[in-house]
Amino acid sequence: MKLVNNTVCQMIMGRSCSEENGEAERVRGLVTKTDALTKKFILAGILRKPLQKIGISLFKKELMDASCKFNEVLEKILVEYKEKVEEHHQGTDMMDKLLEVYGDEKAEYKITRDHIKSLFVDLFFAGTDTWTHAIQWIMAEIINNSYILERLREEIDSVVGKTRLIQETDLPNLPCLQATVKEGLRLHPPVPLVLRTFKEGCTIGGFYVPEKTTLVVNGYAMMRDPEYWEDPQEFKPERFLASSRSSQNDEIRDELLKYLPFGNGRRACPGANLADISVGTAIGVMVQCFDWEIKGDKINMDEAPGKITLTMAHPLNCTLVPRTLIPVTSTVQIPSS
Ligand code: HEM
Repeated sequence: MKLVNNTVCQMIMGRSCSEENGEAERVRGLVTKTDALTKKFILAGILRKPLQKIGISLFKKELMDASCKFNEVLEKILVEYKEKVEEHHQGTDMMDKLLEVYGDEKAEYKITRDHIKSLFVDLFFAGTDTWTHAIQWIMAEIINNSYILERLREEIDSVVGKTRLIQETDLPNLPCLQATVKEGLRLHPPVPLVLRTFKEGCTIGGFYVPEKTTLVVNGYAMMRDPEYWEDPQEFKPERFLASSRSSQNDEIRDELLKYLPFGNGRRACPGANLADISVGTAIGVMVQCFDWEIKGDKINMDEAPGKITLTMAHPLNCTLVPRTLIPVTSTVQIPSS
């Protein structure tokens, strides 16, 4: 959670959330709270009309409370950012750009302070829990399947070596790692359900769906459907390796329809590429640098009931043992030529 939160903060405002004054803890707490509230919010959306009729307003107080707390934290961040703006290298992060447009009287599209804060809440929320849980699930699968851990190590050691850390730019040369992340997201999609509301009535598969219907697409079930996936309940990264495919083009087309961890269409996740790269790099570094010891033989892969984000019922607990004696450096080696 800390890694992910700091990465998102760095991208948004060019710095990590401060650990010293409790800011980071507050932001992380609010993300978790918002996740819990979202479930209620969806339920409220479904039940709103009948309950409104009898005068019950669901969760309004809780929502307003979370919203006010987010507002407080973000307002403080905005004020501090503006005060320190001279120290920043101008124009490098999202906050610089947004504040520039906010202060521009002649801007074609006027944005308000609330727009900036809402966008940040969106990004904190959409990009924190998803990414955090994805890393946990995938690491748990790797630890439970020692042959995969070995295979990843071999690949990383031969492509990256043992004297420097994996970089994002190594990922295209690490097909097993990429396939492992992909398989992890298939079996444990952090966002298992996606919603759509019909703007107008239409007929699908012989059924008439009226305007304003809310459709819940169960991506989790689709990605475990035995009609589309061989051994759907098994963790088998090799299914995504090109060499194990018979007719690659058909497979790729089919995959677009049945592989949905990031949703699909116009409202699909805009952070999908970022998530793929960041999750891949984080998993790669963890496999490269540590052995992972657990109590017992296997990690319990049960899912926690009733969560919006797919969460492990028993959070991953393990001991990290540094793997290599050669000091690993994060410096990118630049060829002398
Ligand atoms: C492993 C990580 C992630 C997963 C599995 C994931 C998954 C999803 C899914 C399934 C949706 C709904 C798509 C649909 O309705 O078709 C979504 C929406 C969204 N995601 Fe992600 N996401 C991840 C990471 C991120 C990151 C890192 C960001 C940005 C920092 C992000 C930003 C968003 C936003 C803004 C939306 C709403 C898009 C819209 O409504 O138009 N996500 N994500």
